Amino acid sequence: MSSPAPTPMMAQYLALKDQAPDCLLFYRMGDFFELFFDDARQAAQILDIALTSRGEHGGAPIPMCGVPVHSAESYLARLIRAGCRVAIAEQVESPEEAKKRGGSKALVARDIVRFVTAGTLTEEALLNPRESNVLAALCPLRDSVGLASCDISTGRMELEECTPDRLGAALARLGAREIVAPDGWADAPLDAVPREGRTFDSAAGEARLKELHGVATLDGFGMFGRAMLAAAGGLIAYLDHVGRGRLPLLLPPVARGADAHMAMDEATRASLEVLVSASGTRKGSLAEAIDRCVTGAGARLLAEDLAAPLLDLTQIRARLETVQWLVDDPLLRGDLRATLRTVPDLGRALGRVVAGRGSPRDLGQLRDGLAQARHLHDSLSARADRPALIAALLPHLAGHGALVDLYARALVPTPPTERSQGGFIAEGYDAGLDELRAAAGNSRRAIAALEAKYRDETGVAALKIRHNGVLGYFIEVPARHADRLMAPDSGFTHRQTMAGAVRFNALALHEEASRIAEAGGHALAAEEAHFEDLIAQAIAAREGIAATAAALARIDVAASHAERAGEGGWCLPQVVEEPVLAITGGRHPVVEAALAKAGERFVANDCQLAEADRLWLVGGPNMGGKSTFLRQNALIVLLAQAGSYVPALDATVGLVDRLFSRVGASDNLARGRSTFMVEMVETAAILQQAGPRSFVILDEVGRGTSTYDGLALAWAVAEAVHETNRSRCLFATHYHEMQRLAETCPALSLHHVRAREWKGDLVLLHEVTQGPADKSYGLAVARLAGVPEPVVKRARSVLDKLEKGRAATGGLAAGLDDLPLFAAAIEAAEDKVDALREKLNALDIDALSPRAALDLLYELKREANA
Ligand SMILES: Nc1ncnc2c1ncn2[C@@H]1O[C@H](COP(=O)(O)OP(=O)(O)OP(=O)(O)O)[C@@H](O)[C@H]1O
Repeated sequence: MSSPAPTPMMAQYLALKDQAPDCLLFYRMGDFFELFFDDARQAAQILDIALTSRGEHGGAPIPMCGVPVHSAESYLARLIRAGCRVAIAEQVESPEEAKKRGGSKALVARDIVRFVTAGTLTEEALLNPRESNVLAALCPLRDSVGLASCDISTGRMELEECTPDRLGAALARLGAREIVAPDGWADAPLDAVPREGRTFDSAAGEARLKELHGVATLDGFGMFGRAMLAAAGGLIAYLDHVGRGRLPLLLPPVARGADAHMAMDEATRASLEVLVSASGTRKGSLAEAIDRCVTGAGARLLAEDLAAPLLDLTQIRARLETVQWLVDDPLLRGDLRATLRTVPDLGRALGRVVAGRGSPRDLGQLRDGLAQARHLHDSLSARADRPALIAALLPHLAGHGALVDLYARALVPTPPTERSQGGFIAEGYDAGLDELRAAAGNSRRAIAALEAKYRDETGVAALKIRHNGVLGYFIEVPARHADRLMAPDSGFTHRQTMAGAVRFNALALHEEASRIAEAGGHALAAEEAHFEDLIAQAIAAREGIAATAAALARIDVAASHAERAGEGGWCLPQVVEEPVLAITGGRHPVVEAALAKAGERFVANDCQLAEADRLWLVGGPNMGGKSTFLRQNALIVLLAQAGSYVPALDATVGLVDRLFSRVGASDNLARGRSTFMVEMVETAAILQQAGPRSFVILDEVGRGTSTYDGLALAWAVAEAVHETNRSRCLFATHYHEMQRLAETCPALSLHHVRAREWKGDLVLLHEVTQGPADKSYGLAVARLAGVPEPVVKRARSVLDKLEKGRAATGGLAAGLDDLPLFAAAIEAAEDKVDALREKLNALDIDALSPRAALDLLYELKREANA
């Protein structure tokens, strides 16, 4: 039996759904967005709302759920957070228009007006004010990958290019909410949204960028390679698609050079908990521990700075000089912060305006933000001692005088979010509008006068003139007085009888009411026209406004660093070219804050690395503070190069080009690799990429496998970092045996975190000192952790036996006495390979008999194994 054809509405729904197969379709029906079929099931579950049904399709009830239009944003936010994409299908004509077009039964036309995806949000309610919202497009081209990224809530756009092995690090830096990539690209990130390959076209990308910014060449913005432009093409095409042809705010693209910033891969960021902590949230992260910004834009810029510390000494010093200026002048800092606190989020207001979702309130925010920027400009210009960075920002803080004046004249002090009711254009801005409002006002007064007149005429003191949405203005009297007005010659016409009251109309009232309605309609239209004009002015000034927003954010970040430095007694780091790291009294900002909450004191520690002593092997008991020490030094480097004061008494930081942080056997089950595999993959990356200007922290690498394998690997890795990579390195290890490396590696020295056993209890001093660790205190830590006493005792007797055995055999590292040095061993292996290669090259294969060839193979194999 064939199932009945779908109803016209279902047919329309299914046609729309076809255009958005990977989205939940929000189908507008009156005051609701309805979802059907699987969309309904999924949304009902995520939103925890009732799943009902409506009609039938293919013989089965159609599952349905709905959300009210007026509160749709909060539902959208939850769906987006749950990883969904949403298509919004609106009614694109009124029911009256539909009737006119197709008769009384005609279906209202609907169309998808927008796609809402994680990377393309502009709504205030859907965005976190302190976090950027990045969309990235990737495009592989020959041996590289083009990367275009933007935050459409503020318009920032960047293009870069990297080798495929650096893509992970670049994406980790960007922290994109959504990634698009050409379909069919085998190496695309797993969570990338596939898009048609032809949209990633470099010529089209270049043409779109030129057209968007009205330029004949992009050279003025920077140098962009083909891969970058192809990615830009894909990005813009995607934005076209989600906005259904209406592009959001896109500022001129900035080219990001591959070497402009300190390189940090994903594992390093995760292990240092730069923007998010191990719990997956901002809580407990470095960003949270240092962020004292008073604006959302400042907090976003601070996060960007931490994600991409600088490599350029001049730029770093310029940032630090500004922070120092504000540290030294707490009064000025207080004033600046007080002003900044009142500045609305200019960038995001602009983003909404350009995306076509601006409200009168957004225009009010632009007005207030730009006016406050001007105010800051004036107070900062008065300071002769201002640092170069502030001087460079000054011009961006002023220069919107005409726009601010215009908005100040045009808008009421607190414009509403909703524009359909009007009331946002100020009095005195448009004489015509004022007249319309006056006319409506006169008529309202006339109606009030009519009320008194009708009371007199009828003698009904309880007579009232009222208004509602259905009847408009009407006269109402209590039912017992209605007869007087019902009389045919009374001049009143009956409109409605209620329980206890009767409603009437009268000619004079009708005339005044019409005047009000007419004047109101014209006034609304006039306000709407002004709104469009005011929006156009903002769009025309978008680049300047965005530059002002960026300048305000930069000042907020500098003031935040100064504030944080003041709170914690932090110091101004000296950043230098030489590969050194000299920290006195260094602390870990997050651990210190956590200890302070518990009323405990953090023990500050020094670190002195230089060319001749560049690798510190740090031993000592578990829980002794090794990881904390390693990380605090990495964080100090990161903070210094991001332009912040650092938690130390004194710090000299030699520029670090790449920062690596690895923790042995950290779990990464989400990626489906065993912990040890992860440890080795990450270690391999360090050995391949770290150089003499890099800083590496290795925390118990090798502990994820058996003791012998682990020791052997840790040993070889430490040697390689010392000999080949020659990076500055802190290496925490449990293996006592590794202390012997100090005999053969001249730039390696031994250190340990101190501990004492006192009356059988372990006292951790958290103090890093020179020299080898004396013992491991593993059992004492176990007791500290609450392992039952009998188990600890038993472990003690096992340990005694093991240690006796070790003394007899020479221990784990017995047999390492004649181990050749790392470099010598590598050389010997290479010599052998070279000799074999020479022999093979010299061969004339055609001249060999099969028998001679076989003999030769045996001989080569023997040599290779020798
Ligand atoms: N410098 C310090 N001052 C005070 N307390 C500290 C210090 N360093 C670490 N701690 C405390 O000791 C705890 C353990 O530190 P950490 O994880 O760095 O030790 P660890 O030696 O790396 O231990 P394991 O070898 O077990 O990984 C921290 O959570 C912190 O509470």
